[in-house]
Amino acid sequence: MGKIRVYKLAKELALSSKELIEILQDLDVDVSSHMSTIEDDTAKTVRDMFVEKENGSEKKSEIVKEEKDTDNEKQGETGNRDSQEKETTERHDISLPITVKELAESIDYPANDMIKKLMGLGLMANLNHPLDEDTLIMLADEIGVRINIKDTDHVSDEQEKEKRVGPKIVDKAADLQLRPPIITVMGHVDHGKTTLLDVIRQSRVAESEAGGITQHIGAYQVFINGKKITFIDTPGHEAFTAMRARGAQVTDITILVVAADDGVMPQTIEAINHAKAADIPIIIAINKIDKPNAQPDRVKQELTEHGLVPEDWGGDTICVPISALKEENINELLEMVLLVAEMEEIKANPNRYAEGIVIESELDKGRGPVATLLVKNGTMRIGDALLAGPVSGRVRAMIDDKGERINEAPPATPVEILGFSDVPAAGEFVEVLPDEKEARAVAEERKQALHQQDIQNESRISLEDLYEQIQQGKVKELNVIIKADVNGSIEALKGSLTKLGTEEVTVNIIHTGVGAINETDVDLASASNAIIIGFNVRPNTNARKYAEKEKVELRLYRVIYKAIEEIKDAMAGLLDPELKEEVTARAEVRDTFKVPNVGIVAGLYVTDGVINRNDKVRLLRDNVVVFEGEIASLKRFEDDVREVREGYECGLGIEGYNDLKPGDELEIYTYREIKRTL
Ligand SMILES: Nc1nc2c(ncn2[C@@H]2O[C@H](COP(=O)(O)OP(=O)(O)OP(=O)(O)O)[C@@H](O)[C@H]2O)c(=O)[nH]1
Repeated sequence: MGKIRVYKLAKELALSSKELIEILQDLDVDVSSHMSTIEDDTAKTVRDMFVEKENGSEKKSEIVKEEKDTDNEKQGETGNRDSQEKETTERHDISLPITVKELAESIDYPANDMIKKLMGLGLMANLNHPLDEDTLIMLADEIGVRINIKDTDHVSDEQEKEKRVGPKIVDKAADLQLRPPIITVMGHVDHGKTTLLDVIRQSRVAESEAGGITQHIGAYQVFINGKKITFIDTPGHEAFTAMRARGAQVTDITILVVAADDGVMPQTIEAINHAKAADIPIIIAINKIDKPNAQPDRVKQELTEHGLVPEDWGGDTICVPISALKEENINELLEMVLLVAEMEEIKANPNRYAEGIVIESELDKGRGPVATLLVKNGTMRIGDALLAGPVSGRVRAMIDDKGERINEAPPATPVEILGFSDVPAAGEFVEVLPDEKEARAVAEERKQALHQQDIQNESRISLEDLYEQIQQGKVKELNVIIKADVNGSIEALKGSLTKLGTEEVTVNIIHTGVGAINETDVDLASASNAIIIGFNVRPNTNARKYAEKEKVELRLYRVIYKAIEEIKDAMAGLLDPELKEEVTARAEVRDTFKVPNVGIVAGLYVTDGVINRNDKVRLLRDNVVVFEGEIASLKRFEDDVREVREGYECGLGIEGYNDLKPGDELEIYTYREIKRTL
């Protein structure tokens, strides 16, 4: 007798896993998460119930609820409002995301009572508190209404396919062949994602005949027992969330790394939620088991609390204890990946036009637009006509993860493609069309539609008009990305900013990270209409330009309270609008000189803009701000000058600062007055 995973059956019945779990639990089937397996017999029972009920144009979940309601009545009148509420029969369609206020309006229930119910469930929420799926289900149950959750965040293959314009090919079962699974590695900061990915990549390099050189193209394939596995080479949530923000789903299985000495942490939970929302199987790698304070059992216990019950505890979640550092048990982990892949029957039809997803893209100076794709179905060939959102092209060359040119890329192959007319966005769905002219025409149409949307949609969030946008009801939440030089500052900022939420607007920290603000941050901000806060870090030049283009607001601070004040003021409409910083030039420190009575002077090369003697200067080392102050002297050769332009060398001293080093970077800036437009 076979078994089937909950999420697979859910997909088949067009339900969310959560809905199906509810139904199964009502049938006394022991299931805890989307990963749980159920017997074929049980699956058949559920299928039958559905068929029956769909004929009667109702869903099973409703019947179950009705049975529950009847039970309620049988148990006698409770005489209070709850029992009346249970009699409601209307079913409400709820689209996520939704706030308390929006839910109250859409089901016509007093918002205050709803807040009380939430308190009863242990959640202190205000009107603008966003409700997640779990809470919604509990709340609906508590209030006694029937809801149908449509998770707009949930991306199914179907949605991906809706974007397709090429011939609708239905693959026959006979045409489908197993393809390598595509894996992402997720987990909390420092739990060992990078180390694990490195170890796996290196083992591949060692095994490969060419040896030594791997080309970084964003993904790579490894051979285990003669079978291939494709890894997406970006650890963490970035790849995953940026793609999901664009509506793409590329991963088949996710490896969740949990450090045995640290246990389940916030980003572990986030990763679990992502994987659940995307209905992707999770394999747990309990890492760092070499450490003396490793407690793998504690990790298992904590996972259980989040619905992932390990196999050796009678559940369905595969847990592999590993040490990425000591390279222990890595093969076992990879074998488990293959096992799950086999169970999942991940298949594709290699004999059809290819389709895939862009996982990385850039404009290369010499080669033009370059994109790394993962082919999900079909085989990509040289000369194929491509369409990726508003970008078209023709495959001129393909390069694999070993840096070799190839002519064909079968399913699950990561491949770098030259030949796009422009840079396609990461996460974009790519399809091969029979005709290049058609690809060009569709791309052009889409480009124009996007342009129109841009014109209508100028309301990118910014602190300057945040207050007006709140007043006009256009903004209910302020999405924020925090980048900082150290983790401590992130935690401090995160805590204080979240507390700033008011009745009208909540503050959502959607992403944080240590290091310079990069293009991925801007991408994520743009996809989720967020502002980016940099604390003691700066954007690199590309990120700054990209942010300007995408109209994403970057706010850069050196003092925590200043960041908090400014956002608080912006929310209250009190933001002092007079002065806004403007970067006027960037320069590299090529050398330093000791000048008697003056101190250390930097020999500079101006890489961008114009340095003005009256501007201010900021010293950056690896994009981290080391010092800010005034320009003490600006000289060309022996002469004092008022300004120095891009492409020239000069000498510059910083007032009261001597610790300059070759390789440092100077950012020259000034404050400009901004008139507020009301
Ligand atoms: N003892 C031990 N240390 C490990 C192991 N795996 C990783 N580490 C160490 O843990 C630290 C963090 O590892 P990373 O691989 O950078 O972790 P990460 O999850 O990629 O971290 P972020 O990129 O910051 O999210 C490093 O100092 C690693 O050397 C392990 O199996 N055992």
